Formats: sequence, C-alpha cells, structure tokens
Amino acid sequence: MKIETTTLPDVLVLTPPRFGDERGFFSESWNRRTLSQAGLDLPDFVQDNHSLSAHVGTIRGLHYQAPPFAQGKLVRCGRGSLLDVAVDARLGSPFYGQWVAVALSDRNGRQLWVPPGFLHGFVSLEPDTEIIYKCTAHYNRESDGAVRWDSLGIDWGVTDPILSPKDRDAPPFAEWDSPFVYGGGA
Ligand SMILES: Cc1cn([C@H]2C[C@H](O)[C@@H](COP(=O)(O)OP(=O)(O)O[C@H]3O[C@@H](C)C(=O)[C@@H](O)[C@H]3O)O2)c(=O)[nH]c1=O
Repeated sequence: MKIETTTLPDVLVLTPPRFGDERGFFSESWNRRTLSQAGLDLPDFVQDNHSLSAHVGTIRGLHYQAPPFAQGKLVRCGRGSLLDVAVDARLGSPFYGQWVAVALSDRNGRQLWVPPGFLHGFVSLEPDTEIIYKCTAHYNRESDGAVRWDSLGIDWGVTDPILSPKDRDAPPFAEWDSPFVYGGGA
C-alpha cells in the first residue's frame, strides 16, 4: 500500500497494489488491517456510493454534508478517469479555502482520502466515467449542501461543464457560511 501526502496535509493519496496476470489484475481496494499496519487508521465507513457520468466535462460538486452528518470519503475511479478535488472548508484551518486536485483512473488505481470538513467534487475526463466512494456517515438530505465549482480558482480543465441544477445554483465560496471548524471534530 502506497500512501502519499498532498499539499493539504490531511488529504492523502492511497494506491493499493495490483497483482496482474494474463486475466487482468486483482487488488484489495480497501483493507482496514493493511492500512492500519501502514500507520493509517481511517474512521469507519458506513455507506458506499457509485455514480456514472456519461459525458466528458461533467462536474459534480463542490459538495458537503454539515455536521453532525459530515462525511469523510475514500474515492476511486471504477471506469474511465476523473479529476478529484478536495477543498479545506474548516474555519480556522491554516489551509482554509485551499484545494488539491488528483487524477484518478481505472488504470492508476489511486484513491483520494477526503476527510470530514472538506468540500468534494470531480470532473469526468472520459465518457462513461464511474466513481466509487466509501463514506464515514450516511446520506442526510437536509444536511446536504453545495458550493459553486468556479468560485475557488480551481483548474477543472473545462469552462462550460455539465452541472446539476443544485450545483448551478450553489453559492460562491466567499458568500457561503462554512459549518466546519478546524479541530472541531467535523
Ligand atoms: C449523495 C446521495 C444522493 N442520493 C440521491 C439524491 C438525489 O435524488 C440523487 C442524486 O443526488 P446528487 O445530485 O446529490 O448526486 P451527486 O451530484 O453525484 O452528489 C454526490 O457528489 C459527490 C461529488 C459527492 O461527494 C457526494 O457526497 C454527493 O454529494 O441521489 C441518495 O439517495 N444518497 C446519497 O448518498
């Protein structure tokens, strides 16, 4: 298991080994014990999500659930490729408003750990891109929120993305009241 840091210290890139043979490959996409032995103990996961973005340039994000339903997410790409983005939204954090973008694909097998207190979003880079992610809290519709994708200077590589109505109407980061507090156990 390869564990890499990013420019945001709490956001990590995990790459489980793949065992390739003439059939393809085998990989343990999640193994609590292996991660723990590597020194990383993530919170418990209670929900797995899977979505398909049919077209290149689909952006989903930037999303969050407010406490006490804040979610940490372990994200990977099941098919195609995507640019996955995490934004530190914890008031008082030295990295507040900073973001990291990591390319995840079905080829590179990389996973992004997005902790609670971070906004999450992605753009699809290929048709029929599938994202799969484990969550540390259940979906709670009333706590679900979004921040405008283009309000943080993130280089998505697209200027006219496909968006849901919710994401099109989301407030810009500067006009949004973050419910997350640094060190507040978001
Ligand atoms: C997120 C979610 C949605 N839904 C329902 C609500 C709605 O009817 C339908 C589609 O929801 P959305 O438009 O919010 O789906 P989507 O835009 O894909 O939202 C997701 O985006 C990524 C970036 C995330 O990080 C996720 O946490 C989630 O916010 O699915 C659930 O039933 N459970 C869930 O956990």
